[in-house]
Amino acid sequence: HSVAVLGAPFSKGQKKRGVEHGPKVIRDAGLMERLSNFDFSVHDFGDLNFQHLEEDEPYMDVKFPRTVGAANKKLSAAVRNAVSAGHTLLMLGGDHSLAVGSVSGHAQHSPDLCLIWVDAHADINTPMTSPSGNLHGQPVAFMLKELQDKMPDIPGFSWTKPFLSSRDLVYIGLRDVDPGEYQFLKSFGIQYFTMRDIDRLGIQRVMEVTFDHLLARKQRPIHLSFDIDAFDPSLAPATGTPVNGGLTYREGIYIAEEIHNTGTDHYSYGFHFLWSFLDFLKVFDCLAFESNLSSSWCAGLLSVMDMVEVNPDLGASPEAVEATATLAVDVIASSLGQTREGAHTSMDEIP
Ligand SMILES: N[C@@H](CCCCC(O)O)C(=O)O
Ligand SMILES: [Mn+2]
Ligand SMILES: [Mn+2]
Ligand SMILES: [Mn+2]
Repeated sequence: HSVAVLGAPFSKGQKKRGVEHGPKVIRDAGLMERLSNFDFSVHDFGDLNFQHLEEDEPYMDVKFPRTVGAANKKLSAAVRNAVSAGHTLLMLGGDHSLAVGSVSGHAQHSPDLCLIWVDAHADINTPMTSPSGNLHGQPVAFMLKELQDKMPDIPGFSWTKPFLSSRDLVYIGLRDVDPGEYQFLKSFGIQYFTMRDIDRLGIQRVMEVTFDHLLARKQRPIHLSFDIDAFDPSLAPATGTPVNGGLTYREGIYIAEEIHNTGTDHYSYGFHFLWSFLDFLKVFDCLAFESNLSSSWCAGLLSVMDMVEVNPDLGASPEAVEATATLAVDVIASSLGQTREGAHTSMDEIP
């Protein structure tokens, strides 16, 4: 199994310069070194380079539509190719408008994918409902089949085609949802967990309900789109749209660990008997059996992960930037199998 890393240094989905340097600061925080600790191979595809289109007048009040559309079209091809080559793909943003290309490219290879969106925001505005005109607040609207009669033909996005049903999407971490977005969440019956829901249910229950909702009928590839602003701004200050009352470090890491555990772990989604039988086998110390099982699913069902909105120009100090970038690396590592309990090694490797 292998992991491919692709940088997308892009910022035109919003107005604050600096987020185009996200890939660099995440790498500078030791990403490749941390990934080298795993037993899967790692391929660094470097950074995409995006051309800035000179003529790019706003469409309604949507900023840089042709530049954002072209960047995402290029990204979608790169993501589709990486997934088709058998890699688990890690896309480093860049602002969240990049999810249009990332999820579309993934869906071209895996139409049955499900999408877990970890974010303070729903990012589901249409050009008509957007309060800012920023496309990083609109990516989900390009994906949902149910929203297509509400989406105009934005210049630069004629290549896009909706591919996602509302039932295949779950939000975690919401705490700043616009009126139009709220209307869409409710009318399409989208499953979401706000920070209030996390306070009430606890993150373990949130993940159980998320996986039952998405995986009970059948196992399928997961696309995790992680906006660093899902975390509390005290942990992730270097980002463009911070909102108080975000995820704790432990909640964010738990989300990542549980996403890694999909496909092999005790998740019910209808297979209680099988998981209890596997537990029974472990009693007889069939570690060989367990390690074979888990190593073949090194990233669980995770197939593509976006890590977006790290903006080094917005940290109040170098330490604030470093803390934000390191947090991003920690979430990535946990999504790919790093555990808090320690990792298997063979006794004969210990002198
Ligand atoms: N909902 C706001 C803020 C969006 C924040 C985007 C981020 O989550 O990627 C807007 O649409 O402008
Ligand atoms: Mn700059
Ligand atoms: Mn976002
Ligand atoms: Mn956000």
